[in-house]
Amino acid sequence: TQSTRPQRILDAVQKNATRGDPRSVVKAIDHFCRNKEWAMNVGDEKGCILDSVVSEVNPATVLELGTYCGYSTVRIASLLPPHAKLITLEFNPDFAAIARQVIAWAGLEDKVQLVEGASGDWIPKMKEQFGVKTFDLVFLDHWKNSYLPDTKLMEECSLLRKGSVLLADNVICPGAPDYLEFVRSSPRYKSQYFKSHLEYTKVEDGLEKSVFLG
Ligand SMILES: O=C(NC/C=C/[C@H]1O[C@@H](n2cnc(C(F)(F)F)c2)[C@H](O)[C@@H]1O)c1cc([N+](=O)[O-])cc(O)c1O
Ligand SMILES: [Mg+2]
Repeated sequence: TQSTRPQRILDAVQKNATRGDPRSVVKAIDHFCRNKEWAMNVGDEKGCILDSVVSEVNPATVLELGTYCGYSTVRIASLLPPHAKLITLEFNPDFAAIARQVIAWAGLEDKVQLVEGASGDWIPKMKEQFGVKTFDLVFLDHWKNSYLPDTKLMEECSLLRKGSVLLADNVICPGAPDYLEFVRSSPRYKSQYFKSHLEYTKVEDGLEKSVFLG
């Protein structure tokens, strides 16, 4: 039977990475996507920017929108302090099944809660279901036209507090123009663009870091 790209990414991890070693999992996926098959992971160049923002924020609670194969989930979770929690939302059950195995291979199951479903359903339930008060950091890397509505929904559900950091992938390529316009023009956000390149290519892309001002 024909395998899927996420399945081939998991195979590359299980063949080339060391169990319990998150950095080797990240390295194995980057090597596969640079040399065998491109895939929409945040990648190593933007991943370093992601790492620096995570380290700076040192979050106790993180929400990731868009798990895919778990590449950025592993990057983020490997940098969290001992009792910190990362909730990652994934809509596609096949991607979720692969991501669970990638996260397990990295030995990060205890830090990560992978939730399957739609953001519109789950964001309003975060407090009651997971005992989350607010998120210190949100990484947006799901459908680009969902970035803005989901940000507004997180505000409405009081999931953001003064100082919460939103970090959005792909604000140039494929682009999230309505989101970018919103966070850059709203008086309730302080936004900053980190110029980089689309994963594994020379095409321009970047991350937008936006601090919620309350
Ligand atoms: O389309 C891109 N990403 C879309 C990513 C989408 C991923 O987010 C999940 N999701 C959907 N809703 C939720 C939630 F959370 F709401 F439940 C989670 C989808 O099932 C998918 O796994 C993309 C495309 C390119 N590219 O170069 O084309 C490069 C990139 O870095 C990209 O991220
Ligand atoms: Mg992306």
